[in-house]
Amino acid sequence: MRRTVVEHRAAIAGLLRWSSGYHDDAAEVLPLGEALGRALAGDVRAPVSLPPFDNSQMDGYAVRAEDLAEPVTLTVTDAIAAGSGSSRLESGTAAPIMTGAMLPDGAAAVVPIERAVPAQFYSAAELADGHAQVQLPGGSTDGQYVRRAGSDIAAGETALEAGTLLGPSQLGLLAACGVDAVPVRPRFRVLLLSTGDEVAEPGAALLPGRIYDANTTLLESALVEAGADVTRHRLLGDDPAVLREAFAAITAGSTHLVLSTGGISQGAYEVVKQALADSSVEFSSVAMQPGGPQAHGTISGIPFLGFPGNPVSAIVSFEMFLRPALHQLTGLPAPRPVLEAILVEDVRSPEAKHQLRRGLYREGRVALVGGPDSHLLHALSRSNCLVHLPEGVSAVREGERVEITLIGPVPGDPFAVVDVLVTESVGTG
Ligand SMILES: Nc1nc2c(c(=O)[nH]1)N[C@H]1C(S)=C(S)[C@@H](COP(=O)(O)OP(=O)(O)OC[C@H]3O[C@@H](n4cnc5c(N)ncnc54)[C@H](O)[C@@H]3O)O[C@H]1N2
Ligand code: MOO
Repeated sequence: MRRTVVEHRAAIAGLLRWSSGYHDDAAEVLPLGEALGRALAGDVRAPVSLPPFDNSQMDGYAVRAEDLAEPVTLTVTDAIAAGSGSSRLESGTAAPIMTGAMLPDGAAAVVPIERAVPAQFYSAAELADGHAQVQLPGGSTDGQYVRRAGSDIAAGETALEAGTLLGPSQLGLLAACGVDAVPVRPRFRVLLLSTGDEVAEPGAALLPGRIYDANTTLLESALVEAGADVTRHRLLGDDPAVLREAFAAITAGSTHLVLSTGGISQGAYEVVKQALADSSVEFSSVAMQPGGPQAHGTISGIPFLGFPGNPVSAIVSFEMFLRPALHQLTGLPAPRPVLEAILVEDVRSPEAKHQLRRGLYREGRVALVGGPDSHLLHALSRSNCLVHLPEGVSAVREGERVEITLIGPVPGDPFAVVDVLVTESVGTG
């Protein structure tokens, strides 16, 4: 069966949603220090307001409303440091107040120390006799340099919604609210199989005709980076009976997804295809290059995906199908940014397929890295984006715009003007 990228993406998202059992797993409650990169399992309400009390935004003098508008000379009281409890500002006085300190009752605003005469604070010894005075210039307004209680968030409001990805800002907010532990969604569990008689473990001696297993490391890293928990299965050869046994040993609930690479196209020894010949797993051809051959279905009720064996085909399949589905289901990982960029060279593309070329993007322009072939891992390692040449496109000329999905860091000046963000999504289909 032949499908479009969009159709296959929807099929994979549906497969994980309905068959992975992910939503049956209980949330974990983690201390903030362990929750970085996880997705919230439920809404979190702010137990306190932020700020919790009216406080000063400047080092200066707290003054009463009647002393704001006109120049005035006031008697200086004891200083109020950040962390001091409540106090009261009497008529005819100004209180030295530090940034973050609680505003005294009766104060309406803060005049920064730079605008006062003298423009330095008195020492505690100078304040001891109660005769120190300060001249303030007037022209201040009610509420000036006051940070009102609840101006960031009020107690009881939703601080973060279920599904929010917990990065430094979100965890910082929770800490500011006094929250020390949060419910997070469980990790998505993947059993990763690799097939093929020709693949050897990195580090082992390489016999003639063999290659090292790149896919297990490539996909394991991509999955871990996407927030999943990965179990690697021992390398399996090209014997369908052995693979069938391995599939039969997978028990329901032990994993959310079984993922393999290789053995799904038209060869004489397509081990995955042969092992799953009588199963409900569907072997299809997606109008995408790399990553045309695809397999998906369930094994013992557990979702199964078979990505093609070529390493670039495998990782492009992950980026185009599995990564977006994981985001939809678990909230992790964050969607890839999709940008428009100016292509710096002519390119041709098979009109009947959505081709994904590897590119290097910087400052609004993208250059292709390597050719279209799916064995070019070195080129992939030097690229930071996938360049979309959708179905129906047979050529793009130098200077024309293409859509790209950023998959790695952008070199160069981080403050340079970059091009328009199309959407924080998963690219065109
Ligand atoms: N007659 C046809 N041949 C092929 C077709 C086709 O339509 N008709 N499709 C080609 C395309 S496109 C792809 S992609 C591959 C997919 O093949 P398989 O998924 O069956 O994968 P294998 O044949 O097992 O391997 C393909 C390639 O990848 C290398 N490989 C496999 N596993 C690993 C690994 N763990 N690490 C690194 N490299 C791996 C393997 O050595 C092969 O070179 O089929 C085309 N053929
Ligand atoms: O679809 Mo294959 O992935 O072109 O090399």
